[in-house]
Amino acid sequence: MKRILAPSILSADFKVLGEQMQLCADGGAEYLHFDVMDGMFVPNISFGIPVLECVKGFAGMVMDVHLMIQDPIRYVDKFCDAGADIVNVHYEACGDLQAVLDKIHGRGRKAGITIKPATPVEVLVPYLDQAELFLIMSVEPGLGGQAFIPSSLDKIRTLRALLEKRGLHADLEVDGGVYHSNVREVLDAGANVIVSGSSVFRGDILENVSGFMEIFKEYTQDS
Ligand SMILES: O=C(CO)[C@@H](O)[C@H](O)COP(=O)(O)O
Repeated sequence: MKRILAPSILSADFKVLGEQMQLCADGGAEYLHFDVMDGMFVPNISFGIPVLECVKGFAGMVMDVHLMIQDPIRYVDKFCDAGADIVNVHYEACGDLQAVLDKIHGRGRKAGITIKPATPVEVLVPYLDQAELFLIMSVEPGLGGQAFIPSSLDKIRTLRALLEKRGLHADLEVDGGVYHSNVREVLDAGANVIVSGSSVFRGDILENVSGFMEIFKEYTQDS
């Protein structure tokens, strides 16, 4: 199972966004995590379609779009047109989740289902074979720089076990409060895609990304 770093540009300095994304790519990050907030599903407002149009395809990175918006089906087409490779929608934000997944797949994109810290992983059971990626929020969505919620580890373990039981190899992504100091616990629990904002963009970006890559190498021997 490949381990992938997805730097969240929510924590980037937008004055020098291109330079910072290049450092992420140079260090070995393969995904770019793009946090969209609508001020309704989460209290904050971040950025959206025009920014994605600018950064899409940057350095060959996969655009991993996390829609923290209510009724995301309204915007699936627009984010696909703007350059999303993966469209993550919140379980809690969708009226008809299956319809949203079908719409994303109909556009030839990978679908991700995201759950908030208070949402049990069991809600994902009917959809285990319907998404290419599952995103477990390990902080309350809406803000970078929060502390990792320890109970997320059990959710990761449970979800990975549910997937394995069915012979499924979906990506399991974790987002929020993940640092070099605790990423091994998150990987050991079964995650393989790590979103990181603060621990990439605070300080020396190249060194921070390379530090994650060194840790990921410890996991290259297993499945
Ligand atoms: O989606 C979110 C917050 O809503 C995350 O992507 C955070 O931005 C991750 O930031 P850190 O916890 O790594 O600072």
